[in-house]
Amino acid sequence: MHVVVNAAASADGKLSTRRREQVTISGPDDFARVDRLRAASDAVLVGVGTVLADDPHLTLDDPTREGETRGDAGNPARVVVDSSGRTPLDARVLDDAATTYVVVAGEATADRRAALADAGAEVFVAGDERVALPEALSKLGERGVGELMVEGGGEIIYSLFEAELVDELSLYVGSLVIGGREAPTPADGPGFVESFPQLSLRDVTRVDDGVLLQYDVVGRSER
Ligand SMILES: NC(=O)C1=CN([C@@H]2O[C@H](COP(=O)(O)OP(=O)(O)OC[C@H]3O[C@@H](n4cnc5c(N)ncnc54)[C@H](O)[C@@H]3O)[C@@H](O)[C@H]2O)C=CC1
Ligand SMILES: Nc1nc(O)c(N)c(N[C@@H]2O[C@H](COP(=O)(O)O)[C@@H](O)[C@H]2O)n1
Repeated sequence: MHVVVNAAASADGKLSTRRREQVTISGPDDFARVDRLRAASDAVLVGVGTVLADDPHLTLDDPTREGETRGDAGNPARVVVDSSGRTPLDARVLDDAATTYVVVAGEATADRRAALADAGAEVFVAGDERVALPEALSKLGERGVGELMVEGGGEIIYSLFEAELVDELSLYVGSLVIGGREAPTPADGPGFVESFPQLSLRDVTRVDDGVLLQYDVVGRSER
C-alpha cells in the first residue's frame, strides 16, 4: 500500500484553532489539488477526532473527477479510525455517497458496532484497546485499497509516522497565523524525542497565496 498524508497548516504550523474548529487554510487551487489527490486514491482516511471536529464528507467536490485515475466509478472509500466507535450516527461520512469503513478496536462494544453498521458503515476490528494501524492498513489492503490518502488530523498522522507507514507528505502552508499552544499541528501525539522520521523534499510550489511542500519519507521507497 502507498500512503500519502495531506494537510494544510497555517504559517505558524497549526491545523486549526485551539477550539479545534476548522479553518479554511487552502485556497481554490489547493482545494482542486486535494480533490485530484482524492480522485487518485482508493480510500481517504481520517481519525475520529476529525469527524467529531469537522464532520467532513470526504467525497469529490468535482463529480467529473470520479474514479478518473482509479479507473472505476464513484468516490473513493472513506475510512474512520475510531477505537471505541464514537463516530456520530448522523455523521456525513456515513451517508451512501461512498463505502465507509469504520475501524474500531476490540474495546468497542457490540452494540456500538451494530449501530454503526446500521447507520451505513462497514465496521472491522484492528487492535485491542486502540486501533492498531499496521493491522488496519493490512485489512484495508485486503479490501482492495492500494492508494491511501490520509487527511488528518494531527493524532492519526503522528501515529502513522510512528508506525512507519507513511510514504509521502504533502503540506500546504497558508498565509495566516492561527496560534495557540493547544491548537492541533500536523503531527501531535506524544512526539518523537530521539529518532525522527526523515523527509526528502521533492517539490516546492507556490499555490494560491501559499506554498505546497511535497516530501518523500526517507527509507520507505526501498521497502
Ligand atoms: N488543516 C487540515 O488539513 C486538517 C485539520 N484537521 C483538524 O485537526 C483536528 C482533529 O485532529 P485530532 O484531534 O488530532 O484528531 P484525529 O483526526 O487525528 O483523530 C484522533 C483520534 O483517533 C482515534 N485513534 C484510534 N486509534 C488511533 C491511533 N492508533 N493513533 C491515533 N489516534 C487513534 C483516537 O480517538 C484519537 O483521539 C480538528 O481540529 C480538525 O479541524 C483535521 C484534518 C485536516
Ligand atoms: N486541504 C485542506 N485545506 C484546508 O484549508 C482544510 N481546512 C482542510 N481540512 C480537511 O478537509 C476536510 C473537509 O472535507 P470535506 O470538504 O467535508 O469533504 C476536513 O475534515 C479536513 O480533513 N483540508
